[in-house]
Parts: sequence; C-alpha cells; structure tokens
Amino acid sequence: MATLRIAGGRVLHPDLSVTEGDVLVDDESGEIVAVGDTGDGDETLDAAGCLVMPGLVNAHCHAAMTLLRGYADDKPLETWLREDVWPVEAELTDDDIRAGTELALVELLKSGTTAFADMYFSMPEVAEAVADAGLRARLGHGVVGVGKDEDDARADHEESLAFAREYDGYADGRVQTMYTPHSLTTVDEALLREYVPAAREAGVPLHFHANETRDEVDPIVDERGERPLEYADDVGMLGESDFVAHGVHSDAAEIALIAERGTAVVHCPASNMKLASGAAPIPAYRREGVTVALGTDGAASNNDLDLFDEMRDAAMLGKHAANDASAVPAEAVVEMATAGGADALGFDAGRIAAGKKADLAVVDFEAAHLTPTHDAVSNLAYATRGSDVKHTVCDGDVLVRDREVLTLDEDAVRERATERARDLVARAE
Ligand SMILES: N[C@@H](CCSC[C@H]1O[C@@H](n2cnc3c(=O)[nH]cnc32)[C@H](O)[C@@H]1O)C(=O)O
Ligand SMILES: [Zn+2]
Repeated sequence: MATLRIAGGRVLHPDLSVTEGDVLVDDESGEIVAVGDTGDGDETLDAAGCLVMPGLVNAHCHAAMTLLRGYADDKPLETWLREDVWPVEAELTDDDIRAGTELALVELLKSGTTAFADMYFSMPEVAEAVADAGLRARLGHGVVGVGKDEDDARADHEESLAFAREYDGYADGRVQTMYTPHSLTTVDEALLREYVPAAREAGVPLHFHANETRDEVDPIVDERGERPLEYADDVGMLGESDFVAHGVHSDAAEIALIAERGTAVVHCPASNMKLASGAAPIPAYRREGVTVALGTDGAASNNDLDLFDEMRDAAMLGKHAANDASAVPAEAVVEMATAGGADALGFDAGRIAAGKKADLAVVDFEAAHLTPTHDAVSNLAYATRGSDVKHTVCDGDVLVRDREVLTLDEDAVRERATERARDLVARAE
C-alpha cells in the first residue's frame, strides 16, 4: 500500500475536540489508517498552520444549475421555477450539464467539499464528471410529472430507476445512486405508489424535496386532510436510508414521524432565505434525534456552493428564527456539514478516525480573519470561507493541492461554462 501523511497540522476529532497531530491515509483502500502520532508515510502533504477536518458534505444540490447562477433572482419558489428555471432547463443538453457540473465540482473541491448529493438531468454525464474529478457523490435523476402526459411521466420514473440501477457503485464505489422524485406536489401519486416499491427492490435510497414552502404544504393538507410527510410515509417514502431536502414547514407530528422512521433532513438555509421559504425547525429535529445535514441547493438559489457559508447561514438563521442566541450553535453546524451529511448520504466518512474514508479538508488558519484561534470550531462555523481551504483529499487521493484543483483544468472549465451558459440562455429566450 502507498500511504499519505497529512502532517504538521491540528486535527478536528469526531467529538469536535482539536489536538496537534497527523493523519495517515492509505490511498489504495482510501481509508484513514492512523491519527495523531502516525509515523511516516510514503508521501507527505503539508498541513502546518492548518486545521485538518473531515471533508464537507453537500447533501442537497443541483450541480449543473451553476449555469443559472444569477440568471433569475429575487422571486419566490413557484414563480422562479415555472417562469424562469424550467423554461431554460428544457433547453439543457448533455454537454451543458457536463460543463455546469464540472464548474460545480471545481467550486466544491476548492471549498473543501468531498461528497455531495445531486438531483438533476443527464445523470450519466454527472457520474462521468464525478468519476474523473475524484470526489464522492450520491446521484439521482430528478423526476417531475408537471406538464407531462402519463407516458412521459412514466418514462421519467423509468429513467430515474434505470440510472440508479446502472450507476450504483460506479467509479470504484465513489458514485452511489438514489431514486429522486422531485417533490410530493410535482409527482403523481399513482406513479409514486408504483415506483417507490421498485426503488426499494433496487436497493437505492429515496431523496425528494418536502415541506419547502407553505404554498406546497397547504394544497396537500387541503386535498388529503393529512400532512405531507404523513402522505409520504403512507406511500413508503420515509425509510432509514432516505433523506428529504428542506423540511421547513414540518409540524411536531411530522418531526416525530421522521425521527421514528430514521429518515434524515437536509437543511438548505441560504436557499430558504433567498426564496423566502421560511426557517426550518432545526432545534426540534435535532432534539428528536433526526440526522440533519446541510445542502446548498442549486447555485441559482444560493448563489454559491460554499458549505462554510452554509454553516454560518444555518447558525444565523437558526438563532434569528428562534430569537435565541444559543439555538443552532457552532458545534451543531460543523457536525451537520460533516458527520451529519455523511450519515444522510450513507457514506462511511465525515469523521477523522482510523477505518473511516479518507475524505479530508485542510483549512489554512494563518489568515487575519481566523486570528486568534480561541476555538477552532467557532472559527469554522463563523469566520472561515471556502477560499481558506488549502488542500482537499478524497478517498485517499489529493484532489486540491495548495488551492489548485489537480483533476480539472479550472480555466478551461470556467471558459466552457461561460460559453454554454450564454448559448443556453439565448436558446431559451
Ligand atoms: N427530470 C426532471 C428534472 C428534475 S431535476 C430537479 C429539479 O429541481 C429544481 N429545483 C432547484 N432548486 C429547487 C428548490 O429549491 N425546490 C424545488 N425544486 C428545485 C431544479 O431546477 C430541477 O428542475 C424534469 O423533467 O423536469
Ligand atoms: Zn433543490
């Protein structure tokens, strides 16, 4: 085996304590071998002046939406999707998705993100891009029934399942898949009842948008006389390996239900604030024992993919909504962005300990805005930016060294994305 020693820094442990020490990883198994006084490795990655932390996990994203960054802002979800986003998305080609995804991957890697969940179209392109870039992902083809006849809607579900079956375990297992009906209001009940069991049979988890806005919750309550997550449970959509995005407007009974089922929630505070969707009851989820992860959502509703921003937003929004400065503390958001995300996505990562996946971010703490370090966890939650990440390691491989992405040509990726975005928007107009 060939080993890599991430040397000379301080290490963030699973209990969020910090000590000086090295991390030794095996680049063949892609696992952490030892932490602390590790002895030499075949290679060394310099972490002097840095904090070595678990790679961040972006648990809800639409990566190629980077092409729509800044295209339509300042509107609520329904209007934004129907008037702006869906008409442009109808014009997306495989090459567009590839270009937009690669742009996202550069941004994710440079800001220390080693794993993400993606729900979008042309997912084989996304899987290829992830395979080449070297990070980890759980991928699903998003199914939307709105504006489609039954045959087309059925074909969308079939495509989601076919992709999930074919690509699960791709890229040496770095790519895992999922079945991703878009939401409870944009996918027809009869087809859900047919395809959810098929996804169970295929052994892939479910991921969908739920309780994001009041406008989405109210019609379900009016028509069915039950809460959205009760409906989802009745269809069998709340399994232990499943995870829902947003969960903003969940009531106490829904929170208790999701806790009992073991389904995780992905909190997307920036998207929720930008689209004025509301503030998710994160303290209540955590109190009930629900696994909470963090997601950026697409770059068109954020408008970046920096999970350090997301940590700070989660803490700030949580306090603001609860009118309580102790709500959603620094430790909670760091845990959500690392171990919580890995648990939600079903990856054995998110913690620096022997036997865990060697997915790491090395954050340069020698910066004015990170001085002094009274408390490293506080710095991570409240003062660190994605651009403070110096090296990123995934599956034991160095993907970013000294702030340079080794697996993608950043300039070429930016150029391609700029061109593709310009042509895409022109076609849609
Ligand atoms: N196959 C589907 C595509 C669904 S991908 C997932 C969808 O989620 C959309 N999306 C992005 N952000 C959000 C959000 O915050 N809430 C709901 N949908 C979103 C995104 O634009 C994309 O259309 C189709 O034929 O339309
Ligand atoms: Zn979304």
